[in-house]
Amino acid sequence: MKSKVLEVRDLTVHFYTYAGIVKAIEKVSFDVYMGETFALVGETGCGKSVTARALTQLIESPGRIVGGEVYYTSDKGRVDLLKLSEEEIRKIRGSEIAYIFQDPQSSLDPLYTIGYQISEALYVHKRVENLKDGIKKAVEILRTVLMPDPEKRVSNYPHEMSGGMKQRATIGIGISNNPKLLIADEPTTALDVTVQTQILDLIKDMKERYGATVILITHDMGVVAGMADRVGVMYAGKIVELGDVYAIFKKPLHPYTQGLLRAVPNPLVKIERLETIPGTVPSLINPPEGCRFSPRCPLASSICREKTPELVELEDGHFVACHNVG
Ligand SMILES: Nc1ncnc2c1ncn2[C@@H]1O[C@H](COP(=O)(O)OP(=O)(O)OP(=O)(O)O)[C@@H](O)[C@H]1O
Ligand code: NI
Repeated sequence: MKSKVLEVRDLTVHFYTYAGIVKAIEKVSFDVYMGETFALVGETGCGKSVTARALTQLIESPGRIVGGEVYYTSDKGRVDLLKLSEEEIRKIRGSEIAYIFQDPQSSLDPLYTIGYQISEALYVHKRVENLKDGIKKAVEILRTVLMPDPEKRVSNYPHEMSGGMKQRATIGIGISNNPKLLIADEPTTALDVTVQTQILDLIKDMKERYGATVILITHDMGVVAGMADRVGVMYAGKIVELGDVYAIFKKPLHPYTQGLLRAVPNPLVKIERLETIPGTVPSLINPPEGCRFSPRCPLASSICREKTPELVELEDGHFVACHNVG
């Protein structure tokens, strides 16, 4: 039995906007096992990034985590990350749990060299005694992320690098403290196709080298097929299906997952957006009653419009939230 690094329970985040309360994610629950790649997949706006950020309390006003628990197990024991103080969670974030975001531009500070930024990440978490030692270590880290000419690149500013190099640098910052859990939010979406493959290979490589656990966020089923061990499919702020990657691709149970896969006849073909399912994603201010997918679902009946289906385990490790399956 594999051990659990994360146990996410009923995680709920709302945004208090002038237009109303955006119920961005509602009672999201999933586990992440040690050493695996867990993918969160779904259309734009379904709540993937909010989920990823909420795991370490990275939700800013007007957003608020209104419910749930995120149990994190390390050699120091098991804690609910949502109960930690700002200072305690900051210690974990960037060291044990690191993020790689979609846009390397926004994760890098234009005013400092890449070497300085890696060095600072190391210094803040007390991996090096001073920033100068950090710069030396930064060259090694840049070499690990296969940055060309790391001795030279270490003194580059972000604007002196290509998009792919910048993403390598942010991965370098991400892995600088040997994180146990790496959360990659669409790490390749902003990059050219060839660079995308290289960066995904790099993440795989880092994972193997350091035995890290990865949460990968993507809207691309091809990326899921190539990278994930297990998959959570999100729709309109909820997880609708959860299971082993083979089960999800071979025997998708939820009509939404089936739609997603029909939209990608060959999972190895890259597509930009999963928008081929008829209808549009519902408003999260006034989400549909009952199952949130019911307005778009070919199988929807009256119970679907009245009662929210629970996520239940139908087969070993394969969960689905649908009144029509089971
Ligand atoms: N600051 C905010 N204020 C109001 N609503 C927000 C805010 N941030 C996110 N949301 C809402 O939360 C919902 C989930 O957003 P999220 O960014 O998690 O989606 P996503 O699945 O990551 O989409 P994408 O694939 O486009 O990155 C969206 O409906 C969005 O409008
Ligand atoms: Ni996102």
